[in-house]
Amino acid sequence: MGDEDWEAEIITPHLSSYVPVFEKDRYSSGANGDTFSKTPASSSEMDDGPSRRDHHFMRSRFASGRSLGNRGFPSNKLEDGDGAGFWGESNNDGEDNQTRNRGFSRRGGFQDGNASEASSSSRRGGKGGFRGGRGGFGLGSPNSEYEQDEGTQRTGGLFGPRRPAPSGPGNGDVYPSRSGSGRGGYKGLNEEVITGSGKNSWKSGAEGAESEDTQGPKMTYVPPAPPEDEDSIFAHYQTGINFDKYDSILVEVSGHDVPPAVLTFEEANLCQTLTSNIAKAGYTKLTPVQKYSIPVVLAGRDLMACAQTGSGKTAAFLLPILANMMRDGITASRFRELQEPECIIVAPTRELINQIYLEARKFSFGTCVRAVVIYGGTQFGHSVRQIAQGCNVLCATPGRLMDIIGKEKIGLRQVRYLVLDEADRMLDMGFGPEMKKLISCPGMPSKEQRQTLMFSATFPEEIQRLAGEFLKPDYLFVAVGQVGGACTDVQQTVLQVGQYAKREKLVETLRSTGDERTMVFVETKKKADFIATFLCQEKISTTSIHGDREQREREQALGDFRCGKCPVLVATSVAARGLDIENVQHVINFDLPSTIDEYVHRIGRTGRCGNTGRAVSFFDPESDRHLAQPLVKILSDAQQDVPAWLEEIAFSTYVPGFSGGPRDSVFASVDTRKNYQGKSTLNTAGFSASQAPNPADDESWD
Ligand SMILES: Nc1ncnc2c1ncn2[C@@H]1O[C@H](COP(=O)(O)OP(=O)(O)OP(=O)(O)O)[C@@H](O)[C@H]1O
Repeated sequence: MGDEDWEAEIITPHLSSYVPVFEKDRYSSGANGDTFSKTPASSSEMDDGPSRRDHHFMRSRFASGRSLGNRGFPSNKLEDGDGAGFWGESNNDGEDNQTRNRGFSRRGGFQDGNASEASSSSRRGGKGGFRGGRGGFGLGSPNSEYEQDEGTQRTGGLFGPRRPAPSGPGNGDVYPSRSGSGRGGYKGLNEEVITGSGKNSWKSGAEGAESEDTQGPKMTYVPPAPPEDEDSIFAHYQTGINFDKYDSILVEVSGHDVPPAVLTFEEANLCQTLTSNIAKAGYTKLTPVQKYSIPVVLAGRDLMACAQTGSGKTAAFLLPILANMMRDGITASRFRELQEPECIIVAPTRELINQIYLEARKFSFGTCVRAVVIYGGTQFGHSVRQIAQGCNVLCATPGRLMDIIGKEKIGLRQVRYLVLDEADRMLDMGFGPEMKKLISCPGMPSKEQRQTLMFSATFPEEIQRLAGEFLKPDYLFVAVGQVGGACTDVQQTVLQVGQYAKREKLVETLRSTGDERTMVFVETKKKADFIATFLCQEKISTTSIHGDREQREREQALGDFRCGKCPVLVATSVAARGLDIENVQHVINFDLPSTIDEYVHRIGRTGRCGNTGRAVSFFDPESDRHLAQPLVKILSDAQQDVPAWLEEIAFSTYVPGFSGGPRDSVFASVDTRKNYQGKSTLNTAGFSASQAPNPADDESWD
């Protein structure tokens, strides 16, 4: 199908599950809402209430927030004023600048308009011969997908001005967002009507505090409360056939006075309620990162931990923190306007922090510890009310956290634990400044007086160095397997597919996988909309998640994907990290990410907790050459087939010493304090340190 055919295609949409439920009700004649009985209404119908809002959503699917009548589906690129061609992939969309740190010359190899199908010749990866350059890991290239997530990113100071949040999924330049007016008039699902000036009684009016409450669109979305029944709280999925293989993964713990690992939950000696909750959650055996991290946290040490995706890092910090809190006789916090949490957990995306909160709620069930979650895109007053009811563990995205601190709804004096999940992301240029502000906020205990814990599957050396500012000098570094390595339970395939052949290949791939739950990653928010629409037109039930969708839509999309209603989720990098969704069997990188670390996180949405999964990546030689070396390395290390053509590209773009360093420049494979003279133990779970290879020898990690 040529691009010029798109316009005709969308006039008779088959938007099945891609359209929010309430919208389908409005437009569908069929009982299941799958069949549209009329074409989208004219813009005049969109002036008020849900229709305006919903059509804005609809329109943005097709015309990026501009008039459908005038633009519809442009032939070759979106004319949305930002100059970003769509299929042309100019990539200079300022709203979605997942900047590609190329730094490599582009040399040939691109077969315009034709799929240069994967060469069938491939070899089994062994020890990869390449020492690839890091494809640019984020320093200097903040991913605005996250930035969009929270209004404060890289804008002003703690109390500085904030960029208004986008008004809707499109560019929002035609229909001002309802929420921006503060006038209300429409009560949507889970939303509250805003009245008057939008000044609410909870507002502290803290001087200089400018947040989404005072600047830019007002967020009115109140997320539905999660189910309270025990079955829902402890719902979990099964560990996979490879769960026991975790035991053979090499673990390195470096630093002084390393506490011995615990091999069982009993040995960890967590309190009784916690132990009972662990059992109800279906955990019978510790994963390696848990075996080594739990005693470190219980011993009061700071920690930087790196373990492969889906291997249980969340419980590795939650369980010992909760155990410590119980041990220290924490008292239930009562209703108060100013709460003083003992623990703050931050994560880069709303969906991830919500997931962490649900885990915290699960493990603290039946205790006096109260966990609360707050995140952007939701009504600020709702966050305030949640906190006021009592808050021991505060789970927050950075923007909302800084807002709530600015409004003096939480005090930091009691903070004993600060957790940065996806820590490399939290410390890079996108969130690093916010995190620095957080630790220098009035009242925040110094690093000597709090425990700081950092977790991720990837930890570039540069970020490790930055992390030093947050951690006590004697922090411990736990590395499970290869730092930055891909999960070995994911079968990885890389196909050479030119830009213009990707859609066809995508449909072919999805048709061959049937109803398998699949995440499709694309590079830009607009493209996520286009691809989701395209797949719906191909009658593949699809939804999408990205930073330009309203929070309600994001949560609905995730819900539809989780429950299987939409087995395909098209996502930008906003969904790359941390999300733990049952039964995701398949990840497709329609576009490869700009960095190899991002690739590792994306494919880690499958193959979790010992389950197996598959990842297929479309490699476009025109735009992805910079990833050839690190990809070869990642594939080799995970004992995956390495296509011969990819090796050739990697050879042709090989830059000795790229990214600086005689050794592997793809991975920050060790604790950067390698010049450290103290003890270091390398262990496999269940074996003594003396049986393990020499930890100082980086080559032993290959
Ligand atoms: N010891 C255990 N036994 C059984 N299941 C576990 C155990 N530890 C964790 N899990 C489950 O494994 C899944 C993955 O855990 P989690 O989300 O913490 O992984 P992660 O290492 O943080 O991944 P990512 O790097 O993608 O953020 C979750 O569903 C979690 O409940």
